[in-house]
Amino acid sequence: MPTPNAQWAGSDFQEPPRTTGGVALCGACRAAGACRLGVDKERLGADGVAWFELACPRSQEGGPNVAHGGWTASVMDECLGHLPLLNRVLSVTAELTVSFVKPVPVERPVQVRAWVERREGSRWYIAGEMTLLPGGAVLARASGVWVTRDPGHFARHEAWLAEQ
Ligand SMILES: CCCCCCCCCCCCCC(=O)SCCNC(=O)CCNC(=O)[C@H](O)C(C)(C)COP(=O)(O)OP(=O)(O)OC[C@H]1O[C@@H](n2cnc3c(N)ncnc32)[C@H](O)[C@@H]1OP(=O)(O)O
Repeated sequence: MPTPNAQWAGSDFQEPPRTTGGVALCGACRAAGACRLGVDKERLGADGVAWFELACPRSQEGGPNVAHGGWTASVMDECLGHLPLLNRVLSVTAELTVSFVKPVPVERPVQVRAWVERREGSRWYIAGEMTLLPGGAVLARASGVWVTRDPGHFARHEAWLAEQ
C-alpha cells in the first residue's frame, strides 16, 4: 500500500495548515506551502459567506489563454468544500454541479464566493459563483452536497481498500 504523504502526520482535519493568505492546504499542497490551483486568499465573512481570491495558473491553461474546465471544477469543489472547514466541520463532496458560464482567463484575478443554501441532517447544500475582477462578470456557478464525516473517515476507507 502506498505510504501517505508525511504532511498528514499529526494532522487535525478540522484545523489544516493555512497559508499567510488563510488558505487551508490539502494533502498535496502542504509540501509546496501554497495552493497549486492558485487560490491565494480565503476568509469567512460575518454573514457566513466565504470569499476566495485566486487566479488560474498558466499551467492550467486549456484553450488559448483560458482555463481548462477541470481547473474550474476543481476550484469550485475546493472553495465550496472549504466552507464547512471554515466552520470547523470535516466534510467530503458527495455531489457537485458546475455551470461554465464564460471562459476563465488565465493569470487574471478572479473571486469565488460560497454560501450555505441549507443543511439537512449530515448534508450541507452549498452554492457558489466565480466572478472576474474588478467588474464582477459571472464566469462559473456551482452547487453541491457535502456530507459531514468524523475523523475516522479516512482510516475506515483504508480498511475498506485493504479488502478490495
Ligand atoms: C477532506 C478534508 C481533509 C482536510 C483537508 C484540508 C483542506 C482541503 C479541503 C478540500 C475540499 C474539497 C472536498 C473534496 O474534494 S472531498 C473528496 C471527494 N469526495 C469524496 O472522496 C467522497 C467519496 N464518497 C464518500 O466517501 C461517500 O460516498 C459519502 C461519505 C459521500 C457518503 O457515504 P455513505 O453513503 O456511506 O454515507 P451514509 O450512508 O452514512 O450517508 C450519510 C449522509 O450522506 C447522504 N448522501 C450520501 N451520498 C449522497 C449523495 N451522493 N448526494 C446527497 N447525499 C448523499 C446520505 O443521504 C446521508 O444523509 P443524512 O441522512 O445523514 O442526512
